[in-house]
Amino acid sequence: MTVSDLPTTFDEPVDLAIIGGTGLYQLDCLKPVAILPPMQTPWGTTSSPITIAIFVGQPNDQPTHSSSKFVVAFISRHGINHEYPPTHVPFRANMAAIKKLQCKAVLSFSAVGSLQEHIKPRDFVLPQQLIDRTKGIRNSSYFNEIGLVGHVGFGNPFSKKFADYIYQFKDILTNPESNEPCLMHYDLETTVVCMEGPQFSTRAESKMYKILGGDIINMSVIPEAKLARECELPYQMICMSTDYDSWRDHEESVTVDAVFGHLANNGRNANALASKIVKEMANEIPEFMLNGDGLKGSIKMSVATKKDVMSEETLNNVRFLFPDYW
Ligand SMILES: CSC[C@H]1O[C@H](OP(=O)(O)O)[C@H](O)[C@@H]1O
Ligand SMILES: Nc1ncnc2[nH]cnc12
Repeated sequence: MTVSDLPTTFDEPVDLAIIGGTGLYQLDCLKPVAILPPMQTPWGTTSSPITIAIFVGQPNDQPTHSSSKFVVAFISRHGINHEYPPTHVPFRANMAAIKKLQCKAVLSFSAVGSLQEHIKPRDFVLPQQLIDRTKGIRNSSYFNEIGLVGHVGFGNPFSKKFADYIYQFKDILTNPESNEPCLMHYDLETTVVCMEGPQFSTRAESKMYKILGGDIINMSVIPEAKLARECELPYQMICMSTDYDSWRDHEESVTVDAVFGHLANNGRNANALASKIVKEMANEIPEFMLNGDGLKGSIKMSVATKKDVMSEETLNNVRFLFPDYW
């Protein structure tokens, strides 16, 4: 069966959503069972078709009986041909589609620049904090309009339980072309800066982000992390370092060539890591996915607007995300 022969609908709940970023447009450990056309949502259409897949593993993996039931949805953040620049990614549509498919968590991949010497290109990072340096021109909320007001907690923007889960597989990363091992960096202070782009930072900005406490920088964690929180979904980004941004005075500042130079190795490691994660989840769904990581019910409490004054359209929109709350 070719990909084009696959069904275009899928009616069962999905377990995990994976968002692929720059250089990561598919995962080899997953066998597609359906390709949903770009999904229309009240917030526009998703950036890519959604591949519904089951775990098949990599050549050395032993399939387990239960693995066949673990279902993953894969979305390509910038589109399958990288059409959407960071500012124009339909982030709200992407996350709404993930919610509609009843995913229990979101695993997101991103290519990032490093703001710290010890985070080398090809290292992976699990940030736990972020600094928003986007310009307020992205739609970053489902609950920010006249007639629908909500304020969600965002003090801890990532899922620590999810990061702990991923970190157990840190030794899977390899760097065959070099003697330098690829490391996975993770602690509670590790901070990603999100800039607007599409141009990279100036040297002065890059140095400022270091002073502010940034460890890595990208253009996509905002509003993705905010929207996952508004959908009550545990969210963790796996950041894959590609360059030293522009703060090293005696080095060339970041260029897209530098970024692309490391994408192949990062893509291989992303595949190996995702394969481990999905295989382990398929054997036993982790507790944070079953219990919602403390987020269940948070949105009902966070929306201040009374149901009686919500318009029909607003009610339809919020019910797209939360059919049971209003
Ligand atoms: C091509 S380098 C800049 C680009 O790479 C990252 O994309 P993603 O997060 O989707 O992997 C970064 O956020 C920028 O959008
Ligand atoms: N230096 C950088 N700045 C912003 N986004 C990036 N993605 C990869 N490298 C980056």
